[in-house]
Parts: sequence; C-alpha cells; structure tokens
Amino acid sequence: MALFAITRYAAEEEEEEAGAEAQERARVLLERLREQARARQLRRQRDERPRGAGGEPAAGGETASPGSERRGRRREAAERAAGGSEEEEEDGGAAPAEGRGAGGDSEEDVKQQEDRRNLKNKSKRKKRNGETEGVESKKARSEGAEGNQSTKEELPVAASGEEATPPPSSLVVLGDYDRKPVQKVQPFLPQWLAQPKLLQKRIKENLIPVGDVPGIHPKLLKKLQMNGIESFFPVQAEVIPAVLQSASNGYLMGQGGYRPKDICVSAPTGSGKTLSFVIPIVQVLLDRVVCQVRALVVLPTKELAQQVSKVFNIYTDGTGLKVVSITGQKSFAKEQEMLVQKKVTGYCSLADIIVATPGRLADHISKTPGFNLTQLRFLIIDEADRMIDDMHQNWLNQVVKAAFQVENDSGSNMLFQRTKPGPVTAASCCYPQIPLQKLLFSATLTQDPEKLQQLGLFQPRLFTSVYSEKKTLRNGTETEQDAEEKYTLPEGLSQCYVPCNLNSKPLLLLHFMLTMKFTRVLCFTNSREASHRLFLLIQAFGGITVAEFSSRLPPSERQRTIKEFEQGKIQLLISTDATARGIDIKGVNCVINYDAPQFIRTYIHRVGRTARAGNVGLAFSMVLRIQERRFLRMLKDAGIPDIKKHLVKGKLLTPLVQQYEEALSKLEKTVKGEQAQKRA
Ligand SMILES: Nc1ncnc2c1ncn2[C@@H]1O[C@H](COP(=O)(O)OP(=O)(O)OP(=O)(O)O)[C@@H](O)[C@H]1O
Repeated sequence: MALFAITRYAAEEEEEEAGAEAQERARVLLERLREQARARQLRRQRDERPRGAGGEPAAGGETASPGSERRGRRREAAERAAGGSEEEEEDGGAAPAEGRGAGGDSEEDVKQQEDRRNLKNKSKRKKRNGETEGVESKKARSEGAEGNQSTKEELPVAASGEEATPPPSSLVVLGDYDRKPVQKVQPFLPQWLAQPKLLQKRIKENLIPVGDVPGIHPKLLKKLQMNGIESFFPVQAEVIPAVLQSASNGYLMGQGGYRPKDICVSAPTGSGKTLSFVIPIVQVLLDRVVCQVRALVVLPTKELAQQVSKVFNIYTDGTGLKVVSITGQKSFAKEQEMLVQKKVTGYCSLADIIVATPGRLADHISKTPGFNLTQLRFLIIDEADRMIDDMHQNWLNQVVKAAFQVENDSGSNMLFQRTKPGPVTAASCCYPQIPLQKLLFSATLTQDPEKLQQLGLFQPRLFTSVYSEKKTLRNGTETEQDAEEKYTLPEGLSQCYVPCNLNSKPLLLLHFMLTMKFTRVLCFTNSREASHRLFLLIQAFGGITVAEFSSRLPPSERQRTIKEFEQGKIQLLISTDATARGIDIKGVNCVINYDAPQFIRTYIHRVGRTARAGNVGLAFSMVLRIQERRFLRMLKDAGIPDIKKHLVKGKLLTPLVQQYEEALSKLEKTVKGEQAQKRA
C-alpha cells in the first residue's frame, strides 16, 4: 500500500499550514502597527492642540482625525469581519474610499491608509502565493541573521515611523510584489498557419478583371461573362491560379511529379469562395476522357449542397462533365442510379463531380456497388470548420480509404494505381500516382492546428483575409498575421445590438418591420420551436408577409420559401440556423438575431447572410440585458469590438401593444389547436 501513498498531498497540506501561519502573523503585525499609528496620532494631536487658534483644533486637521480614527476603527472591524475578501480588492479597496470623506484626510492619514493597504495586499498576495511564502519564511527562519536583515528591510514599507518596533522575525517578505502585467502567451503556430498568403478584405476596391487572371480557359471566360462575372473577387484571383498551378501537368500528377500541396481558404462570408473552387476544378477536368469521380465536394447541409451543385452545373454545362448531388433529397436507390451504371464489362461511373452531405456519402461508399473513388483527385471540404465538428461521423476516413482502395481488376487503371501516401521519399516519388488534393474553405476556418491535424493535410497553404487592418498589403506579399483578430466580417456590414428584455423582443421585431419599414429581413432564432411560435405570432399580428424556415418543414417547402424570399414575396423570413451557413440568398437587406447567438461562429455566419458580394447590409442583435456582457465579450474576443448599441425607446413600442396582445391570444389558440392535432 505504501507504494500508493502520494507524498505530494502531504507536502501541500504542510505548505497550506505554513501559509495560514504566515497569514496569522501578518494579521497580528497589522493590528500592532495600527495601534502604534493610532497612539502616534493621538500624541501628535496632543502636541498640536496648544498651537491651534484659541486652543481650538485646526480646521480640517483635527476634525478629520478623530473622524478618520473612528472610520478607521469601523474599517478595521469590517476588515476583520470580511477577512480580506476578494471583493474588497476588486472594488479597489472600499476602506480608503470611505476615508476620503468631505472633510479630507491629513497627509498622515493617507500615509497610514497606504501603509495599511500595502500590508493588506501583501498578506493577500502571501495568501495566494501561500506555497512559496511558506517555504521562503521557513528558509528565512533557518537562515537566522540573514532573515533578520530581510525583516529590517521590510520596516520602512510597513510603518514608515521611527517608533515602529521590529516586526516578528518570522514575517519575511522576499522579492518584489509589484503587480506585473500578465504576458499574453502567443500560441505556437506551424509556419503555414503563421505566415499565410493574405487576401484583400475589400472586395469592391480589389476587383481583378477576369482576363487579367492567367491561365483561365477561354471556354470558362466566356461562361463567366455570360453569367455577369466581369471581375474576380480577391479570393478568386488568388485561389483559382493556385489550384490551376497544382494541376498544371494534368490532374493525374502533381507538379514535377510531386504531390500537390493542400489548400486552406479563410475568407469572409459572401466573398465568392464557391467560384474559387468551381472554376479551377471544372477547368482541370475539362480534358478528361473517361467519366470517373474526380472531384468530391462535401458540405454540411442539403440546401448548401444543392446551391453548390447549381453553380457547378452552370460552369459544366456543354462540357460533358457530369455533376451529381447526393444529399438524401432523392431516394437512396435513385441516387445510386445517378451514380453508377452496371454494364457487361463492369460498373461505370456516371459522375465526374459529386456534391454530397457527409452522412449520405458514407452510405453510398459502404452500400452502393461500383461506387468508386479510386480516381478521386480533389476533395473539397466547404464550411470546413463545421465539417471538422462532424468528423465523429468518420466520413473522411471512409473517403480516404475508398480513394486509396486497391483495385483488383487489371487494366489501364493499374498504371496509376495509388498507395496511401506516407512520408515523401525518393522512392515514394519515383512512380506516378494520382494525388488526392484537399481544398478547405470557410469564413471561420479554425486556426487550431490540432483540429486541422484531423484532416491529414499535406504541406498545406493557407489563404486568409484575417489580418490586422494596420498592416497594409504590399502586392499580396506574405506578412505576419495579427493574433488578435480571429475572423473577418464583410466590409459592407453595419452591426448593432439592441439591449432589451424578453417581453419587448416581439415588439421590437414588429417595430423594425412596421415602423422602420425594414424589408427582406432574415430573422434568426435559436430553436425550431421558437421560430415556429414567432412566425405564428407575427402572422397573427398581421401586416407583414412572413414565412418560417426550419427542418420541421419538408425540403420542397423549404426550397419554395427560399425562392419566394429571394423574389421579394416574403418580407420577413424567420429561420433557425439551418440558413445560417453558406446559403446565398440574393437581396437580404437585414439580418436580425432575435435570439442572440451563443457562439461567435454562429454570429459570423448568420450576419454574413447580408452584405454579400461587396454589398451593404445591416445586422441587429437583440440581446437580453443579462446576456449583454457575455455577448460583447464574445465579439471583442473575436476581434469585433466596434458593434454599436441601438436603443429603442419604450414609447415607440407603445402603439403596437394593444394589437400585440390580441395577437398573443390568437397565438395561444393556434398553439393549443396544433397540440391537439398532434395528439390526435
Ligand atoms: N466575381 C464575382 N462577381 C460578382 N459576383 C460574384 C462573384 N463571385 C461571386 N459572386 C456572387 O457573390 C455571392 C457570394 O458568393 P459565395 O456564395 O461563393 O460566397 P461565400 O464566400 O461562399 O460565402 P459563405 O461563406 O457565406 O458561404 C454569390 O451570389 C455569387 O454569385
């Protein structure tokens, strides 16, 4: 059993005891010094009395002293009762503030107070640093003469008076107790994260004509122009050439036969990340001969997958490339039919580019015969930070395993048979392999190397717009990143928060819609239930075309709602976070966070539904007073300190109250009706 005795605990106890002892000694000393100071003051008063006019005490001098003495005593009692609590320290010391009464303190008083404060702080610090102090005082005791010397050094700080008797030799204050600013520990980042390629934040000022970006295929240039894209946004102008360069020898091999570097992109919401991977992938695959799955885009939601496959369809139209979306919107069997075809010679792929949600993708990998990823060249992970959160689904391992699966059938494929990549060695580079390159995109890409590690990136390159504004870009040269700023918001976004209470929230929303005449508003709540109730309430109030969007509605209805909102048929769309990420709805003027988001990433994606593509937009967040501090801190910590406070006067809401109360009673009936329907 002795083997299991952990001595560390015993030592801690001893040190704790020593700390308590030292604290007690400090208290005794403090008491003694106070008594001495009081005696000294009384003596001085006695000496000064004859000097005052008509034997009266001097104004502001003695009148203050007995008072301050009384206050001092009261203070001592309070201090004793409080036992030097933490609150005292936070207040900056309540006692001296009290002492600074209208009468004003004498210099001596102030000095005494300071002495007291010094001692008090010291004893507190000692309490905190109990361990070291305990050890040091023990050491001092054993050192004898040396210890006494230290005690003498302590005297001027403690009492600053000649009569002060030396304190007990056990009270030894070693070292400098001045508060030192706590040094912020900078996280250690690998070089690729610490020195990224910087992207310009301002879209409109940094448009690059599509013809000026080298290497874009004429077919695609034409398509871009047909779709009204005259210039590239900064992220596109940087990332498209980078991806094209990594496939400059064709998609079967990396440049010079080497494996291409993976690419990570962190750029604000609405900055055009989608085209920055769609264009180079379509271009690289334009020359493919056999239809095989060569690009796979994985996204977190069906709606997002649909949106991205729409963009792929635009740019692959007329090229012969086939885009298939597997998201669960169609039946599994239907999706299987779209993916593979069984022929006499075996299975053949019907898709060049697959856009998928992770769950459905994993199902097809394990259950669809002939679903083959062995020729996969690009794996695009959009909303990458969110996809890392979903990594528990193990979808990435399944994809990588399927991509490096050894094929049994012999044939031309064997020429490019690939093996799971290991360390880069002369041997591993000497025969050609189809590389699997990962491209990661997000507006809130994590900088946490540990999280990114899960993706098994190969010599990654980071393109980011997260940097300090003070550091201006010189022709995109790579400069050091500012550790303070963690996220970038669209340049045209104006943000406000509205302090409110729970009851005023619906009235505020009505005020924005009816009085301030906001249109095309996307309003976020924190739950499906909250979205539904708010929708019913606004509907019952009347006068606003409103709709809801959440997973409680079938996909077809959700699609229709988005379309109508985009067409301007719906003024107010109340949604859960289902539309918070990636969804590109044209013409959203304003985002309202009806429920304050709990996480910064949620905030960034929600407000990013407006002010897209270099346009302007407004974001209002209703923040309960109890949440205000936390909310502001969350933004500040993320490097977003400039959010304005927008106060709405109560009298502006008063005209809405009566109708609102009627709407509330209508809502009650509707909810009861719905509940009855559910039960039936
Ligand atoms: N070069 C361009 N010129 C004009 N419009 C563009 C250009 N590139 C993209 N857009 C438009 O900008 C909008 C936002 O693009 P996109 O959805 O790709 O942004 P994002 O960066 O992926 O945003 P999020 O992070 O929210 O997903 C889209 O409506 C898109 O059509």
